[in-house]
Amino acid sequence: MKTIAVLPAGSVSDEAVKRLFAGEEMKWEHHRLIADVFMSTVNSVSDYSVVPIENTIEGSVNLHVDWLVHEVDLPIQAEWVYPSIQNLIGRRSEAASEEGGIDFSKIKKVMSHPVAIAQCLQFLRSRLPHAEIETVGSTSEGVKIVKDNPDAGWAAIGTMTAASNNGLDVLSQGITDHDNNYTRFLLVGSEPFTVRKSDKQKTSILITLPEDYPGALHQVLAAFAWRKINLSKIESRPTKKKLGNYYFYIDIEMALDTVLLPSALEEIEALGCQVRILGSYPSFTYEQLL
Ligand SMILES: O=C(O)C(=O)Cc1ccccc1
Repeated sequence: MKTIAVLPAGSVSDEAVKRLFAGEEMKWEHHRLIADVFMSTVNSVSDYSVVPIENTIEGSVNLHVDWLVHEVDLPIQAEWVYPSIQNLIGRRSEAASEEGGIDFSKIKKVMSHPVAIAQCLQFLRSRLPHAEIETVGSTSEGVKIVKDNPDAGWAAIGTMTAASNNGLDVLSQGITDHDNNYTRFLLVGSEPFTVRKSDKQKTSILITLPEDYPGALHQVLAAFAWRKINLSKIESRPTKKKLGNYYFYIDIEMALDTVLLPSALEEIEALGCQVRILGSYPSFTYEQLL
């Protein structure tokens, strides 16, 4: 049986991976921080790590991209999309207004994962401008802290699952600033993912351009363009070695063994670029997993 390292029970990641492996017997290993999730797979304690990598509202989760790129060498084996529905969770008894609704002014502090906070900024600004905001390792950790601190006037942003796991109330439901809030997750580890098949395959690569080569990025893009290879993402991130030095993270809508892709990568290497392959893997929409 495979072991999967993931953020704590009731986190968005935990809900999301249970959807990917629905119907399968798996061993779950929960960790407080994404760093511990990754290290468990690096140390072969688990077979796969679950990594929330990009969100409709927040864009790339840079901390997680950086772990994937700089700290570990774990190939991507699958990606899938899962909705992040966030809720304000606490105790109704602590935040009740005289009319029986919620008196948000009674909530002194709100805790959550930084990505969840970023997804709900307008809600926080309009309803809870007075509240202290505290970031924690996951949405479910915030909910657990609220549970462990009755009468503190604290609330957390998290999933309905975390609210019911901890016997807390949903004070406000669906509080993200935009609807259609989805998160893209990666499954990383050394073994291929074989549980489901998808007709959509992707390949993720990192490209570092040679220095002092004007137009190098244009040449890289041309190598894909004339072969009609579709890219679904290109993002620059600092190499962390020198200010102003970047690598490009590129998602390609094609499996690595598709005829045209190896020759495009050879052409790019011939330009003097460094190419690192992060993985070639099946991609699942949310609808495919229902
Ligand atoms: O903290 C969680 O629940 C996570 O799984 C990380 C996260 C937070 C917000 C949106 C998607 C994933």
